[in-house]
Amino acid sequence: MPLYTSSSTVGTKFPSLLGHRGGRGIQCNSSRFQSLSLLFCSQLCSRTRTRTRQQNTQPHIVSFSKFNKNSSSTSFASSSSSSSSIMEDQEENMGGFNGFMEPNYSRELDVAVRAVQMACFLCQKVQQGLISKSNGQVQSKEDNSLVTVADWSVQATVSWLLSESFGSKNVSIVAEEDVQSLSKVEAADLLESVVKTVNDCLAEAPRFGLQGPQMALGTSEVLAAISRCNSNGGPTGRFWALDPVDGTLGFVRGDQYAVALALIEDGEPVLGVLGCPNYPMRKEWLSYQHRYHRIISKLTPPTSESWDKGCVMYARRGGGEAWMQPLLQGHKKLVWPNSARPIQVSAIENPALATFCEPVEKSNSSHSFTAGLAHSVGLRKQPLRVYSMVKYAAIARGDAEIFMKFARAGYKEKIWDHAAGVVIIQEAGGVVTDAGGRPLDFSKGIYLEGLDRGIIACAGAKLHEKIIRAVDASWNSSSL
Ligand SMILES: Nc1ncnc2c1ncn2[C@@H]1O[C@H](COP(=O)(O)O)[C@@H](OP(=O)(O)O)[C@H]1O
Ligand SMILES: [Mg+2]
Repeated sequence: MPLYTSSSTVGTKFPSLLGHRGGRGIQCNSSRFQSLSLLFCSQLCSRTRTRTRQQNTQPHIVSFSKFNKNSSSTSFASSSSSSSSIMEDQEENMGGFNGFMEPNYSRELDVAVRAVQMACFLCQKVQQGLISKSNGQVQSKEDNSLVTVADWSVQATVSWLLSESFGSKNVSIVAEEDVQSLSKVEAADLLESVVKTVNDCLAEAPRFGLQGPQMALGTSEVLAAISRCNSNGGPTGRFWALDPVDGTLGFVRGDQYAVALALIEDGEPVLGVLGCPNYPMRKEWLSYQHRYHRIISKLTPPTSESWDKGCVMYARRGGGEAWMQPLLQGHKKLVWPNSARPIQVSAIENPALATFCEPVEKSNSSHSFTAGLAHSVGLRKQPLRVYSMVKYAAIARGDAEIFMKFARAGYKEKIWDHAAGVVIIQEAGGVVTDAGGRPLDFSKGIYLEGLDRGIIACAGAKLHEKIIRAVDASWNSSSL
């Protein structure tokens, strides 16, 4: 990793790298801890400065900088931090800073991508079971939304992996699921399935370059991992935002869904990782993907390599790059960068050539309002209706140009439904704001407070401006 820094910068940055200073999550901001952190950090930095000079003589290790876009080898996807597994190479990745004195989060990104890869592997197995048989693994929550074995299992798995990798004291997580309904007596079978699913997945950790538990986790440890995700977020400190299965409806229908993990620091998402198990690396697989998925999944085991399916996208804020790698297939070992390739938003600026995407469910976003809007700006193509944050993924890699969501009045968007996608689209060259043109505010707790009307993500500034103007023109006459 490229690590030019100065101890004065480190002095102000490093405490927030190690602990979460806000919210309800576990905090580690005692002055003793901080001074130890600073001491450790200055030692680390003197070591890393030396390392950098040596490493920069190698062609694949270069600085991350949004000002340094020209060098195509500047990818963290192909950089040294991850060329070996996290188990082998932890020291090199810790708390790095780039040439512009910004933390580069290389180790966090490495662990997050591997954890999301594992989560996708878990989801694929559960989805396979759901499609082939209905076995009570889907539950309704109090708000009537669905939750499955996969939601709780992914949350437990990711929470456990992050805690193991960074120390539970340093990890604070905001996530969608709680343990209440899972802890009830009548949910004993469900809980048992979750514990088994988590252990089956964690047993594969070494294949993904992470360390699993020495012994299978017990029920209480799994419940503890789920309930550790109890942070409320907030404006200061560092926390992870996790949507274990975004688009649960798509998931239970054998359709699109996503695993979304973002790191938020001082109210700003700094890392975004989006696992899209049913979103193929190649666009041409998408058009007949859903029906194809159902047919193929009946014919072949879930780990089949006979078809190209599923990807993980990721980006670091300010990196000026976004990346996509395929899901790990079969029994392979994840060797970084796992054939990652850079992704970019589409260059289309003409609305007549642009595709817009929106939620499948009318109840989640007004289709009639977006249809009117689309007509008024000259969008001619049929909307691409997709479940989950796969819509963000579609914009980031240029499969569509516009994403619009206008929820009913009173619905409050949650940070875990957007944080990862926002970083990835922005670093891939796109724009994401509310309908007033303001950035989404991740600093106010678990909701995107103050959101103006809806969310608009576009491949470029020109399209974005047109949509924003069109919203203003048609809002008053809408019923929203
Ligand atoms: N009434 C509503 N209006 C808008 N969004 C809603 C909603 N009810 C649920 N959602 C959010 O929409 C997400 C699904 O996105 P989409 O509609 O784009 O597929 C859900 O995520 P989960 O499936 O993780 O609960 C949920 O957070
Ligand atoms: Mg969600």
